[in-house]
Amino acid sequence: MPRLALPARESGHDRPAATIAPSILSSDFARLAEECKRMVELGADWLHVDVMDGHFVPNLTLGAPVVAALRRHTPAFLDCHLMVSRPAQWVQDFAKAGADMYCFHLEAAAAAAGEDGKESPALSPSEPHPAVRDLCTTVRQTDMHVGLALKPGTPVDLVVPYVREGLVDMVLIMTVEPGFGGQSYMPGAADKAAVLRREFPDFNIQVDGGLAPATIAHAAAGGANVIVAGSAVFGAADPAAVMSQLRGAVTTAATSSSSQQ
Ligand SMILES: O=C(CO)[C@H](O)[C@H](O)COP(=O)(O)O
Ligand SMILES: [Fe+2]
Repeated sequence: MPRLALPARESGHDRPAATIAPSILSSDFARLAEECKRMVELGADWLHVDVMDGHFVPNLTLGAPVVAALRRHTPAFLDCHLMVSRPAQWVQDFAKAGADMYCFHLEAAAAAAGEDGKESPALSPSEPHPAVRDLCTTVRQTDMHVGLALKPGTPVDLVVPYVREGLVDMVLIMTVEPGFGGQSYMPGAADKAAVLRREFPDFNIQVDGGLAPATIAHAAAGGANVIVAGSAVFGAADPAAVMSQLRGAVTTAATSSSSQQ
């Protein structure tokens, strides 16, 4: 049973509540606990933790020991984004560390299933891949929520079977190529949120990469409700104002779109 609940849909809105998740990738790693506490005090709902293994993406960041250390300093929702080639390998470590969301990449989970010459079917829009389904089930058996992430080039219809079958709690639509903070927002990738939002009004849809006051209106119009922002928040003179702008754009889009239905 997860420690903290996910945002739910409010009356008069077309999606679950706006949730702002600063990415600690852009924080001062030498002062991580302090930076996390500061963000929560300034209005962050979740803390987004980017885990990179130097293989699935060309960058190396942190792992479960850092999440465990952070957990001792904050009760905040730790939203872990696993950019790793073997997501099945780290589930128990992150659960023990106190992660709240284990969001792994669909592409990585399917590719890992085909390693060492094993039979692995192609990803399909009509039914879950057996290895990805098993991984979702394994994560569900821990205290963590299950998230499924998509790179910009992965078609959105490939995640639909997992949402339809209730295997996942959130989909993360990457709006930059995973690997680095501070990149430019890809509107074409964000358009995938609208496809999911039409079919799943109560579902949590996260966007990650290049989100800022200048790009949030587009992502919010598409139906995203969980907003990751690293450089725009940590690099701001007034991070609270930026988080409030991001939240306001999602809430406005959620209200206006529901009033048009
Ligand atoms: O997953 C990520 C990169 O792979 C980060 O969460 C993302 O890039 C956030 O940083 P920014 O808001 O600066 O783009
Ligand atoms: Fe991320």
